Amino acid sequence: MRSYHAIVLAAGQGKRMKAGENKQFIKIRNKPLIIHTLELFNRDSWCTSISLVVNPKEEERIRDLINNTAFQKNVQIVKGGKERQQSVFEGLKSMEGYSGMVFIHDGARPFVSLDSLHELAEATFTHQAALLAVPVTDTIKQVKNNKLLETLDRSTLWAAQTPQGFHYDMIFKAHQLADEQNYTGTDDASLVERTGQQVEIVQGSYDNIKITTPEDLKRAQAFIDPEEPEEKI
Ligand SMILES: Nc1ccn([C@@H]2O[C@H](COP(=O)(O)OP(=O)(O)OP(=O)(O)O)[C@@H](O)[C@H]2O)c(=O)n1
Ligand SMILES: C[C@](O)(CO)[C@H](O)COP(=O)(O)O
Repeated sequence: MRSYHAIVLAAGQGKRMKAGENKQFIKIRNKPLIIHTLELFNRDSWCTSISLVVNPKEEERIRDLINNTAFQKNVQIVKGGKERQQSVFEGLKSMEGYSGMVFIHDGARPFVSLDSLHELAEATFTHQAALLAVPVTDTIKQVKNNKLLETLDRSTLWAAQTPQGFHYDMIFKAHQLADEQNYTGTDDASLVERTGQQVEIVQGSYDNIKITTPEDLKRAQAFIDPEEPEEKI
């Protein structure tokens, strides 16, 4: 067993969801999205504890939700920042003194499997830094100012997912450096990559979607509710 601490991010606004509120509160089969995600880690015996990073304005609402759900694990609430990267850094800072494995996960990804969590934990234990990702299936065009520049070699392209797992000291230092240098990346592994450290890729599942748009929400309903018919495409 490879134990880890999970940082779950929920401090975004969900602008692309256009729901008029943070998408984390949207109910999928009568349960808020963020509760579905927290339940994954609550169920995993390899996960020792959880930090939930929230928007300070939503702290009370989230606390109420947590108090109304029977979690066996301690869920520590941490106040997030304006951007995702700042929210992660706040989560890491709140754990100062910890020295083990930490998983960083989007609250908006409620479908990561137990197998993927454990494969990631094994890889993180061995390599100090690892992420779930899947090979891209579309043909990817590079475009600038609406002008097509080139078609990229798909065989070298993978789509990054979360969780991403790290030894605490390594990811804390990578975030500290990015913060000092005003560098913003779109995931946490990229902050480690720029320090010259190798990050191991673990093939995840195409089901581990990030719920970003209303269309993703429809897919999520279909995943969770077996009685709901699949959408015809
Ligand atoms: N300041 C922020 C921004 C994002 N997140 C979290 O990071 C995850 C991935 O971000 P994304 O899917 O982009 O969520 P939002 O930022 O909420 O969405 P949008 O960009 O559409 O506003 C989400 O679980 C989100 O809550 C966060 O904790 N703090
Ligand atoms: C971290 C991430 O989920 C990996 O795919 C993604 O980069 C988050 O990006 P977003 O801009 O916050 O949606």
